[in-house]
Amino acid sequence: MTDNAQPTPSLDAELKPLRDRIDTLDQTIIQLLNERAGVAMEVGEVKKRYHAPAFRPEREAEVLRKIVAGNPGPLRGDSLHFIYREIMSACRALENTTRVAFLGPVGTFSEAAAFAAFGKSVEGQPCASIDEVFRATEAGTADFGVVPVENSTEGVVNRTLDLLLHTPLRISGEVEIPVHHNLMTRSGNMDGVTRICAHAQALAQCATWLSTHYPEIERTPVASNAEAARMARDDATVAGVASAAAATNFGVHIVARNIQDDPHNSTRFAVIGTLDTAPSGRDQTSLVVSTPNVPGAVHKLLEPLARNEVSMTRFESRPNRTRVGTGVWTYYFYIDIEGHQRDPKVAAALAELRELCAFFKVLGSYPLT
Ligand SMILES: O=C(O)C(=O)C[C@]1(C(=O)O)C=C[C@@H](O)C=C1
Repeated sequence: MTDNAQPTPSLDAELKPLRDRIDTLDQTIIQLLNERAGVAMEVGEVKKRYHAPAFRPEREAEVLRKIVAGNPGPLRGDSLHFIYREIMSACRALENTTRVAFLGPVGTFSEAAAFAAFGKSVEGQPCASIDEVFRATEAGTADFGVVPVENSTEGVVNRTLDLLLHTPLRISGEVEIPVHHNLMTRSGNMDGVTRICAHAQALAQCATWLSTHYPEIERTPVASNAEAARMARDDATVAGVASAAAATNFGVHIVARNIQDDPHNSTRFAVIGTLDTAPSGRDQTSLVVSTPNVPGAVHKLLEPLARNEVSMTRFESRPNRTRVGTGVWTYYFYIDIEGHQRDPKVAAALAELRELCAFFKVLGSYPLT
């Protein structure tokens, strides 16, 4: 301990009254938090009588927006957002247990996304694949699933888009999380390392950094980044690329932080479930359509949106692997539009669009984050 860090009598004397004030405020905060929890439990009782679900994404979005808009500071808005996500998660847990399936094992970005969407007071269910997340949620062994949709560097997650096509589930919400990759080993240095392991997507997202810093070390794709962290723990010749949470989980040391080539690398996840999310005031609707393969068909798709003043925020095409009917390549279009399907203009645009499409499915309306 340095001399500077030694507590001095005058430091203690000055801190004492301030810390006493913090202790008193904490008692008040605890009292108010418990009062809030009591009201949430009453809300829960009312919902049970109406067989309504505990999780209400539109209400949580509304609470978070109000908290951030009414924040006088000095606390940062994103700090309050984080704190209130957990407060609502804890209150919701008193109403009912929410079981959330995600692509495991623990320590993956999918787990981080599940916590970002629901807070930590949930029962997490790590699954071996995206298919299993859909299955668990469809079978009702999980109340909701969290699945990756799109990475800012790597593009869409094809398996999720394919499964969304035919699932009876809806998209009830979405969450985007920054994806920061770290290089980790058992020793905390790269001595004796002969292999760098990670999920193929993570290796691709760090390709330039790895080629610059460790061009001679072989790269091996493995099932998940968390698996790579586990391998690094068990084998001194392996370095893993994974999240900081995975390094902590498996007790390995970070050699280099934030090694992804794009500093703003992020992944968007969908919350899937049986819930039809109500309007929150700022919403988005996701749909998937296919059109007959004739000239001008895609252009025609956009007309009902323009006519009803509905903005399109995403347009993604995927080959239709079943080639229904015609035998020629056709495409599915995954479209995101602004607004909720219950908004009159959105409802009118969707009704017109439905008439033009060989296949038409609204995946869900949910709050913009
Ligand atoms: O308003 C509700 O419906 C509640 O159950 C309360 C509450 C909250 O803590 O504010 C908790 C869970 C819901 O997902 C939404 C909000």
